[in-house]
Amino acid sequence: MSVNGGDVNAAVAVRGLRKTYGKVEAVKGVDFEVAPGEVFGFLGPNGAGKTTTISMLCTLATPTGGTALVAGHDIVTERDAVRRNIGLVFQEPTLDGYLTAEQNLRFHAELYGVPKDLVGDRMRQVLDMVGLWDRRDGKVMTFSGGMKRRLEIARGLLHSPRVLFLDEPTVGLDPQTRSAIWGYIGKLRHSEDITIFMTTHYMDEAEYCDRIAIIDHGEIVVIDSPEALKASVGKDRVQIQTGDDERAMALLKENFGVEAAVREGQVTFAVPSGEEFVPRLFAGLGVPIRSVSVSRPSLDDVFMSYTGSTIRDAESSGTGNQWMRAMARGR
Ligand SMILES: Nc1ncnc2c1ncn2[C@@H]1O[C@H](COP(=O)(O)OP(=O)(O)OP(=O)(O)O)[C@@H](O)[C@H]1O
Repeated sequence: MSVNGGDVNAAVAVRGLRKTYGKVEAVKGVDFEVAPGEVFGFLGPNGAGKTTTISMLCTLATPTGGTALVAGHDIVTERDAVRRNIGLVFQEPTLDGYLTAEQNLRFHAELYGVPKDLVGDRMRQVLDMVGLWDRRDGKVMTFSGGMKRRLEIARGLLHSPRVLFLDEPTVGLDPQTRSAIWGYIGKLRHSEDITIFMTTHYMDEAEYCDRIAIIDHGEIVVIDSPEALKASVGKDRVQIQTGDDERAMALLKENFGVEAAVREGQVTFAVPSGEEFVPRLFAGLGVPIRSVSVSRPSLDDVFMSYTGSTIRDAESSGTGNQWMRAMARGR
């Protein structure tokens, strides 16, 4: 069934969604659908339009154009229904530091009209899930950044939303806490009947998603599963250490027609089949090679391949290097 061009059975259905701030086109008309139960990620550099999109879907920002249904409800004409059906965890913490973890959750339960006789059990369930049941009487101001984020996730789940929106759920956290948060999200998908929509600019985290949309400059560049995206790059990354990098790069171009660049202190390039290329390389480069490594495409390579720059470069300068652009052209 279709309403306003969106599938009401989808957890999230978006058509031509746009948002401009003055002259800035933050989101330039995006289309996508998220199936019930899916973990769907928006992957893109800072400023790509991720927060703007998620804000519109959560009814916190009004679209300039297009439509979207969340849990079957229109984000503009049925805002209250959308809000009742979603949980939010945003980058900026919105917990009350003077209240305990439990008080924060009780306040939220009241706001969302969770029946009083259900609150206790549900609270235990969500606090257990994020490992904070024992700390429920602690004031939130005494919690670490990671504990606060975990509590925010518990709060986002308290009213049993159909869709949980997480905007950069692990930003600013140490690697151990980041991996713990992903552990909780992993548990969630098994224990709750829920769809998860999240944004991230961490490649490794995007791997946890069933599907990801790569977003750059307000546009979706590609949507697929991490595996399919990596397979679509079709090129392996080869890194070599040589006695003369400049000469090696010149000879790679001259002898093999391969564009290379120095990355992480090594001459780096992409070829369709690394294992087959390496013996030819040793035989024909003409510069001593001290070490060589071949790796399958990562999501980093996927991002580069579709946008022409690494996420990190996109965040700092907005332009990619020669090798990255060559990879993009090769598509
Ligand atoms: N309230 C606003 N007023 C003006 N411009 C805005 C506003 N919010 C976002 N923008 C602009 O819209 C573009 C997209 O920003 P957005 O925050 O959606 O990106 P993002 O991908 O979420 O990045 P980040 O991870 O840094 O939040 C940026 O150019 C940003 O400067």
